[in-house]
Amino acid sequence: MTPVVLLTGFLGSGKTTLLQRLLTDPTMQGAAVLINEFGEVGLDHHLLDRIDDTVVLLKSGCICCTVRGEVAEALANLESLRTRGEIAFDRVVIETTGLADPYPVLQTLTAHPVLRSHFVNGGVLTTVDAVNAARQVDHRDEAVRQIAAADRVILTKTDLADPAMVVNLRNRLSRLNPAATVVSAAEPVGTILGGFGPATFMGSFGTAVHVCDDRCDHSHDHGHDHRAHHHADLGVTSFSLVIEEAIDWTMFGTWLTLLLHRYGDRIFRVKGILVLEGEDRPIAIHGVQHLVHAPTHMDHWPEGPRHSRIVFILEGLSPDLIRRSFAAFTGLARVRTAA
Ligand SMILES: Nc1nc2c(ncn2[C@@H]2O[C@H](COP(=O)(O)OP(=O)(O)OP(=O)(O)O)[C@@H](O)[C@H]2O)c(=O)[nH]1
Repeated sequence: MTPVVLLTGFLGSGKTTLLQRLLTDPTMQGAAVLINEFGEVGLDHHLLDRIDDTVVLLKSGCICCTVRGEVAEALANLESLRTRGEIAFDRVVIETTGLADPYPVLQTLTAHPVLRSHFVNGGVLTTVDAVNAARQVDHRDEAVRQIAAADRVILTKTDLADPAMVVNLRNRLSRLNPAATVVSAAEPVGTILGGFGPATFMGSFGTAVHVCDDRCDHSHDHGHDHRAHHHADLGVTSFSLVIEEAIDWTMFGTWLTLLLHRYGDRIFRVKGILVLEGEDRPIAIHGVQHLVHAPTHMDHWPEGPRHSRIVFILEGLSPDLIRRSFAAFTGLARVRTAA
């Protein structure tokens, strides 16, 4: 039986960053990876160094919408490729979206007639952002459920957080999920993974809880325009900007900082790949609520046209406001929403 490790955690909490590190560990060399993203332009697979047939980007959407379809199909596909000898893997890591409810995924593993004879729950790793988690846990069920499902919590961004806040957060985590061990992301990978596996404790919510079916807007399943993927009753929208001209970094950085300063409460996540004036490599940018992370150079250009793409995940904020603000601030005329 092949273990499936679920890597979950709220938007921007450091899942992809952790995954990148985990994949360097010898125990993870044989791992197949499934990545799911909320937002119609998947970027995470471009941010990973390893790109081969065992890294699968699930179509856009959130895992809670697609779990019974795409995740199951992707796992079954991996299994049949392995049976035919076309690929080899000894475990699977699924990186969920930052808004995913992990329980349906775990349920699929145990209930699916085919998958359950090949795959087994290999444990749930949940990243928790030391800077933003308190607010996320206060306001978002998904954040609480991801923590409740964890076998191990990885505390990220402790280098950016006030130490007193980190102590409070650790106390809160142990109340939310006393069975999970809490490890700092700053620890070596060996420590993060040491002794890791599924606990017998399945979290106080049980496996029968399912957030999504009645609350998702499934218009994207029916070929409607879903350029702004919308979790209707959750009030969360994603959209992206595509910019064809090279961008001036000073102007962009100022705009993003001001935007997150003013609207960070309602901007869960910004991430993008930028084409900057005077730079021959793409730049990855990340923002989480009021926090703007340092930009990083990427090693290679993603496939497709060399345009900047910026994905926003918003709660109760109009994409139009952001689009207009960007166009006004940068003076760039050719800003469009991704199709
Ligand atoms: N300083 C610091 N930055 C971190 C840490 N972990 C992650 N980050 C930064 O946080 C930003 C978001 O990290 P990601 O790994 O993309 O987060 P994610 O959970 O995959 O994001 P989504 O897939 O959008 O939900 C990036 O700029 C990372 O470099 C950490 O421990 N310390």
